[in-house]
Amino acid sequence: EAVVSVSPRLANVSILATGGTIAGTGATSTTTVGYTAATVGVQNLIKAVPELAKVANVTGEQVFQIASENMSNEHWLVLAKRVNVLLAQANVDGVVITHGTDTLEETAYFLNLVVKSRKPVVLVGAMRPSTALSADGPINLYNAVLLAASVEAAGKGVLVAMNDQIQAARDITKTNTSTLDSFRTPELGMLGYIQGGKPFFYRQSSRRHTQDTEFDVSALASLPQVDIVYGHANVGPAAVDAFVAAGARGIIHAGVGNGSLAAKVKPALTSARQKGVLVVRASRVGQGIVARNGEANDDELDFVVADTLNPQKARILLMLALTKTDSSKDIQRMFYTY
Ligand SMILES: NC(=O)CC[C@H](N)C(=O)O
Repeated sequence: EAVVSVSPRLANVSILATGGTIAGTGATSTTTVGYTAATVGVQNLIKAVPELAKVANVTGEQVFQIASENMSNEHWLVLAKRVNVLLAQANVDGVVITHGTDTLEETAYFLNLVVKSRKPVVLVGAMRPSTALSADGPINLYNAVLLAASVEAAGKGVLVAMNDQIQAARDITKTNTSTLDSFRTPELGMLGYIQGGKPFFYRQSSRRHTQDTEFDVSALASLPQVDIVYGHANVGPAAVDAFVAAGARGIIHAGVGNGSLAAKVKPALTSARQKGVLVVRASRVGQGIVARNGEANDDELDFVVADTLNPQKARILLMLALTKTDSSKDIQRMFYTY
């Protein structure tokens, strides 16, 4: 009979696999573009890193097997509910989620708002497929597991472990289509490093997260429709009008500069708001606060500003906000809280 030896000193970490390049395979070892994402199963991801057994007792679960450009609100609800169930168990100390990098920051921020636990939740991906020379998936997975197994990571909100760095779900963004250092927090700074098998933290977000939010997805089967309108020279009202006609309950305006509204777009957004659609002014710039009553009179228009959230994260907060309230005042409070 096989004797399974499990060290009692090691933390129990559940790895939830969702696909992405970390589970991708290419035709040759030099294939770093044009590979197929989401082909390797979670047990093989774990087998590829035997060193995991030294830092945690890991178990794997294949939740989805998708490229993350196909991540949907429904996937998020399934994932969040599973994470909450696992973290409520006394025999689970932390969760690692393997994920495609394209929308990793969005899933991370969604979970940051709806996971009800202080236990570590760490998202991880890879920029190179598992078959590539110097694939980054194995070391990233190792770092993510040791981070999720650490006491230091508890209570810090949902974290991302990529490229030997620890970053916060709210503030991290993918900044490069293909390089290994793509994940960055340019304006507010990363939280720390993982080195020599240990996490080193230097800062943390002051914004509320996880068990300290007012959001609860346990009874939700869907989320309100919120769409993003992109700002640019020569922009017209067609996108705003189309989203309103398609039933949007909220629109994120990814405006130029400090969230500026083009003269041709402003009437469309004003009329959307009059029809009850929540309008949030964000910026396509990627860094900085969108000033309330700056480039537009938000008080008069009854608009909300996104603070420093990028448009794709503003969409997530607005969807969750709309599950609680229709009040623009209350929603503005949430944008300054989370
Ligand atoms: N590096 C990646 O993970 C990108 C692969 C794929 N587009 C995804 O996001 O899942």
